[in-house]
Amino acid sequence: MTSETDLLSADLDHLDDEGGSAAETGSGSGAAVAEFRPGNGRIRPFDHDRVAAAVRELLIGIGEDPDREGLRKTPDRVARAYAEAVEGLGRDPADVLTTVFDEGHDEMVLVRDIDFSSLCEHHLVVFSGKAHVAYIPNENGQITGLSKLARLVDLYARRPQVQERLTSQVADALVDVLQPRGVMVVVEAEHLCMSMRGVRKPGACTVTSAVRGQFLSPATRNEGMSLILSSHRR
Ligand SMILES: Nc1nc2c(ncn2[C@@H]2O[C@H](COP(=O)(O)OP(=O)(O)OP(=O)(O)O)[C@@H](O)[C@H]2O)c(=O)[nH]1
Ligand SMILES: [Zn+2]
Repeated sequence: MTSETDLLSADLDHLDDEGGSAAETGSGSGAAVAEFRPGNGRIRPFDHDRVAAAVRELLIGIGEDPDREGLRKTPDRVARAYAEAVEGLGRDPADVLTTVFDEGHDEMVLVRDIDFSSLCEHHLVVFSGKAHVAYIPNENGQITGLSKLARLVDLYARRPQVQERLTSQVADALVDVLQPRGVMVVVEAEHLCMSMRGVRKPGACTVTSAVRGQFLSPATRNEGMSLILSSHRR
């Protein structure tokens, strides 16, 4: 019997035969784009036509008529929506954490309540909420632009994800790129796969955290956590 894994690898081989190599447009438009390099979660370029074809197939599968007026443009729309939802795939965190200021600052920096939405990799529906990102600058007191922390959250949110991995990827990228003395990331989110279907528990909030370096010390961790929680008391 052919296993699911065999089928998947046959499919990937087939893709390679089709030319899943450099410089695919991924949009079917034929426009010139930068050379595609796999990495950071992306193993091939986004293929708009393939996603649209799959959505058309999905519509047929659920018993709809993909050619009726209201649905005619849906495969294209959904493909564009997915392109946006996974635009963090393949991006390098070092390209986001670009701005570094030599400020000589050696205390905690926290950006809390960073809105994000991501795609649950089990059901491909949205999970969304807020991320809180704190770090203690490196020995040189270097700080980064505040917006870069929010950009980093988006980079890892915009792909098929699980919340735990999103949380630790943000923390580890900060460690790798900025070499701070400590990092703490807390993510709170509602998963649509738990509210609109399945167990149907709207409002259930999942909280995950990742701590690195000096935040492993209970006192520093508590200080970070109380600064994050203070936003809920306003
Ligand atoms: N740990 C973790 N689990 C998640 C996340 N997003 C979704 N899940 C869970 O992934 C699990 C998938 O479980 P399965 O039993 O394979 O799928 P299912 O039959 O659709 O499960 P139900 O959601 O319980 O109906 C579910 O329990 C989801 O709640 C996440 O970010 N982290
Ligand atoms: Zn899910």
